[in-house]
Amino acid sequence: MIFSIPNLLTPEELTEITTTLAEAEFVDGKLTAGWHAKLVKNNQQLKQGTTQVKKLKEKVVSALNRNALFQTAIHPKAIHSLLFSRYQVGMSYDRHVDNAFMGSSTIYRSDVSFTLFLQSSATYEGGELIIESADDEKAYKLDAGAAIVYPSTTLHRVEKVTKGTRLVVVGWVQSLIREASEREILFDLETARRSIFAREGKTSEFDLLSKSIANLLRKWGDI
Ligand SMILES: O=C(O)CCC(=O)C(=O)O
Ligand SMILES: [Fe+2]
Repeated sequence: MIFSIPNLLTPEELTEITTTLAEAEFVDGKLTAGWHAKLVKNNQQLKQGTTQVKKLKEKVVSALNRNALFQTAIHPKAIHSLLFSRYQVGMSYDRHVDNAFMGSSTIYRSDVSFTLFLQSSATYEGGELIIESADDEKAYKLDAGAAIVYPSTTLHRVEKVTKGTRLVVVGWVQSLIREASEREILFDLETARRSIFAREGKTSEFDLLSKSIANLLRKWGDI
């Protein structure tokens, strides 16, 4: 399931992050790419390791943690490996799949990828995130503060920026439910359960759906 989250960040958070980034030091994006992604990754990313960067990452993680859609659809176990990426004119990230395992002292699995857009789409040209499916591909370029969330299993790319600057946060999630198809079933059941509850309260159908959801979480949960 691919979905977008409009207004993941508040306007104040967005301003705070972009103001900090305007002054910050960026380095070559190849530093964090796997050996084959290095061949196609041509962008810049915020230098890691400072307390300032840690604070920025915490802001993004807490925005994801308070977002009901993200929580219900993804069941995050760990939100990890966040990068602040910048693409200037001529930069792109060609077709690749994300590494399955990330991190050094702690190893995380990437089940879900996300891109949080920090720049209004009107301020730059190109820079669409293209996600491939079996017989099609789709382009995503969202408003500032919005995020696109997609399975890490896909081939995807970022088109060359031809004008202006593309600024995004990318990150990955290890989910408590590792299969995308199982996450989708749970999301649909949860949506149905909530709408039954809103309409009719705690009926016996609601109880049966609650039982099924809890038992599927036990069955599929990877804790
Ligand atoms: O910038 C994006 O939208 C995605 C970048 C990407 O694919 C990656 O960092 O692995
Ligand atoms: Fe990627």
